[in-house]
Amino acid sequence: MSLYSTDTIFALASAPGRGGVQVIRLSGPAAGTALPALTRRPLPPPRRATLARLHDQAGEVFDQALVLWFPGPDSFTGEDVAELHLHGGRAVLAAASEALTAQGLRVAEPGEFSRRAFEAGKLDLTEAEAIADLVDAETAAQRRQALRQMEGALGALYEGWRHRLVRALAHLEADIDFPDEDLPHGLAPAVVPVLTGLYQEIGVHLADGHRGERLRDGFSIAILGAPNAGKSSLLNALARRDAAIVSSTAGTTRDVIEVNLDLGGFPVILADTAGLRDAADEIEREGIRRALARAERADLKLLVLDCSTWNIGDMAEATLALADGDALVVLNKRDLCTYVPSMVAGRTAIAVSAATGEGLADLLAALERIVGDRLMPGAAPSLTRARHRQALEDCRAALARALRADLPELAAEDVRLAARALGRITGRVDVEDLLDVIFRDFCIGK
Ligand SMILES: Nc1nc2c(ncn2[C@@H]2O[C@H](COP(=O)(O)OP(=O)(O)OP(=O)(O)O)[C@@H](O)[C@H]2O)c(=O)[nH]1
Ligand SMILES: [K+]
Ligand SMILES: [Mg+2]
Repeated sequence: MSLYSTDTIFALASAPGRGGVQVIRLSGPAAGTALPALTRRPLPPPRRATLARLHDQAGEVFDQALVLWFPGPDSFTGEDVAELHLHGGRAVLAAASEALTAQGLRVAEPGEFSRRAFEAGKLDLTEAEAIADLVDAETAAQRRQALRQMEGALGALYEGWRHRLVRALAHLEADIDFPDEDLPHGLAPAVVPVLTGLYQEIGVHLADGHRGERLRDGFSIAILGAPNAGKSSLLNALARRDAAIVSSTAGTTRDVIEVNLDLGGFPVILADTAGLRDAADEIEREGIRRALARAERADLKLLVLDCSTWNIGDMAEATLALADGDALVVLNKRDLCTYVPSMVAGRTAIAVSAATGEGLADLLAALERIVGDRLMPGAAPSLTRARHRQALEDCRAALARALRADLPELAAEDVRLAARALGRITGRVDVEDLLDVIFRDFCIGK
């Protein structure tokens, strides 16, 4: 049972502020009386936009609006739902809100509409999470991933796996109840390939380089290098705005400065950091500590060298010491150098000038290629949250235990745990404790 099922809730479904049209959504048993009370007319035909004058408690008309009526269970929440498409001004919204409150409706909690939809079985949890992701999507690739998940691709994958486990469990239980004395102890032969197959499939799904999670959260790139290499200048040039202070004083940047970029539809968080050197100043040393910490957790390091000093040992040393598989060398200040090498420390170097813009298109193209390779969704839907990853790891651990078990009773218990771990992702089993956490991150009106 829903905690709220007797309440009728309402909320602004559109963004707050002034606008041409604002939508207020109502859901719950009183929606079907609240709407006629506002319009002073019978309910309109279901799912048909109808123009109506809206009245407050005192009978004063406060707006002329489009109203829609979605009787349950064929509505978003499964309950009776109504929508008011109002003129989007503060006074109109305030009047509507007062009129609804006066009728005993209450303002919805964040995510409460989606939670009701989940509790009515209209959505599984992955679909509900995808609604939040779709609303938050800032790039095309994020939007596509969210839509695919919202349409049920991810939930269907996990439910398919869970059904296979439930069937295997039925086999195991039949064996326990009606043992075949001729068979050796251990798992029924029909069950082993199902468990090993799933163990492997889930392993492949998990080893996706965190594609879906990165696509959702943004791919993180850290700009690193010696003081005055032009890191902040490069950040500003790539972001096309003055996000970071640039000056000829070495040690200008201390805090990590982030900008969001859309690289070919993929979301990137680009971070400028303090120049790396043996600093005497305490604040600068803290800045360098933060730079190195950011380097550690970045998905890609952009190692920026000044093209006139790239081969002077201690200028480049600290920077190149950070080079690993995930690093790209950039030689900046191309405009000041007559010669720029194409390789540095065995890596291809991209020559740019943050000042003139030369080479930035090449750098952006290289970044787009790297980010695209790392985030491009595969044929199967990607898992998008640490929550999914944890449950899949639990499932896999339980499968491994089941395969090692030497009594069918023990194997059955682990298969049951494995199926339950999958069920937690879609919300098919005991998830009450999870719901608050998941729906809390939604905004009001969803
Ligand atoms: N000619 C030329 N000057 C540049 C270029 N990029 C940066 N500069 C100059 O180099 C100096 C240092 O630039 P910043 O962007 O502050 O360098 P930084 O690496 O962020 O320096 P710190 O924050 O101190 O570590 C400034 O005077 C910039 O104007 C470039 O491509 N060409
Ligand atoms: K500087
Ligand atoms: Mg700087």
